Amino acid sequence: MGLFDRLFGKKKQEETNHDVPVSENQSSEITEAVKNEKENETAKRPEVTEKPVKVEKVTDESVSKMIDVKPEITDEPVSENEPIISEKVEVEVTDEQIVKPENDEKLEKITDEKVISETTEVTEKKVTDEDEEEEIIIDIDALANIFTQSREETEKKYEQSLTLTRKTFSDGFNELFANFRTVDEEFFEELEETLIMSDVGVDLAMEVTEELRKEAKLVNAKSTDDLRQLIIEKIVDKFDGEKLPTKLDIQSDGLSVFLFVGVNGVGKTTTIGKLAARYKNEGKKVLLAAADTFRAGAIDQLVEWGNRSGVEVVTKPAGSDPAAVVFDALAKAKAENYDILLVDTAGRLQNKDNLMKELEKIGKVIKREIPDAPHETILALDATTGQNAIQQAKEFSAVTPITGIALTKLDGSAKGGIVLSIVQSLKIPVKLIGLGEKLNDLQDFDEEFFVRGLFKELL
Ligand SMILES: Nc1nc2c(ncn2[C@@H]2O[C@H](COP(=O)(O)OP(=O)(O)OP(=O)(O)O)[C@@H](O)[C@H]2O)c(=O)[nH]1
Repeated sequence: MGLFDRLFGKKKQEETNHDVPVSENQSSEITEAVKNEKENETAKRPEVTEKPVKVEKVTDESVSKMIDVKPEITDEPVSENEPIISEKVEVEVTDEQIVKPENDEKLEKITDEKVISETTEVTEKKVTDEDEEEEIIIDIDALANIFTQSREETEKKYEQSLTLTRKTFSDGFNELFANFRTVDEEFFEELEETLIMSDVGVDLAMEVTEELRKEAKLVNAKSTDDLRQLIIEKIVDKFDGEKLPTKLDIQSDGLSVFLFVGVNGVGKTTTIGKLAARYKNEGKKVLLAAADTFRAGAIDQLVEWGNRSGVEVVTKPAGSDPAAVVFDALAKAKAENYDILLVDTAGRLQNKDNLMKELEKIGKVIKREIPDAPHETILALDATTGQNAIQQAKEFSAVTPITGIALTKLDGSAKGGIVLSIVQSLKIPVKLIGLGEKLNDLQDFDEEFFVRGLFKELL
């Protein structure tokens, strides 16, 4: 059973007589006729032709622009609203390079032996006695409570966060159906436009419209209402049809290394911080690597997240070689049997070549230590930027293979339709979504919750 039927199949029948002015008979006639047509005339099956897509030419200049998408991001660490851990948390980031959450039974006590070796420079930096005196108290119970969430609560969160995107779809479709009653070419042109405006992507919009054109002819559909359900059904089933893996590739045995890439301000560091807290709460030993050495503020911000989540962060001063930070982090992770290493990288190098070189170097360092790592290369994208995010995904995919997307700020976006576009046209799975700034607002991507949250008002 397809995703659409699983989610809306029953509802489709129940509501036919109420909300949806679609004739049940006509609707099933359409489906039946299409089925027959497909069975009987496979050879003549309407082919979905590849349409030329308007893709902007990508130049180094455009990468630089991309890289500067949000230069206004400040060095401010994290929102004050963050209700994280507890008031007992006392944090001071010193010049020393490792931040050690201490005095919680479940956390590791830091000793002088726990040192990060400088790779090439070989200047060992020890945690001083002074550091050991600093009290960083993580309220593990509070952390656990934050992550205890039922499926109903999660679905509600999706629903709330998709309010603006849902409105984009509802407004667009309602206007379309109000303006067009008969199925003619003008309706299809407008439908394509509506889908594009809903950020589902040009490819998907064209495919859906083209298929509907053929099917409408086939069943001799007269009223646009006859096609209403079919449109959503097509979008959902195409999305579902990709069958991309949405779960993060955590190794059952040994260290899992996740590399995070993305332009500044999209929510990379926040995503890493939230994920670290989640894994920590699951009892995993988590290490962060601040390989975004481009800006001191970025390092501090990751350190701050490390404090909040009670996990250690490997850093070097701003301007250091990011690959050296990764090397240190890997050495530490292996020597001390960590389960998860999350690596923050910079996405704002001057041009694509530099970005590629840096990521290549980091990749080499990782592979030398763990040949099958990184197990994930996650691209963080800001959902509020709509098609710009798609462009960024194309750019980064050209630089390094992306295994998953972390789509942030979906809660404040009216352009959540880009999830469909990312999956359908880029064939990259969305694995994480950000539904707010709080620690537990990072969710694994659940396509059922997402699709229901998007279309429930339209069916
Ligand atoms: N509403 C909302 N805000 C978010 C979400 N994720 C991140 N943010 C906010 O987005 C802002 C930027 O996030 P960062 O994590 O600093 O972004 P970054 O990509 O690491 O940026 P640099 O450190 O400059 O590279 C912060 O104010 C976050 O609180 C989300 O899912 N929803």
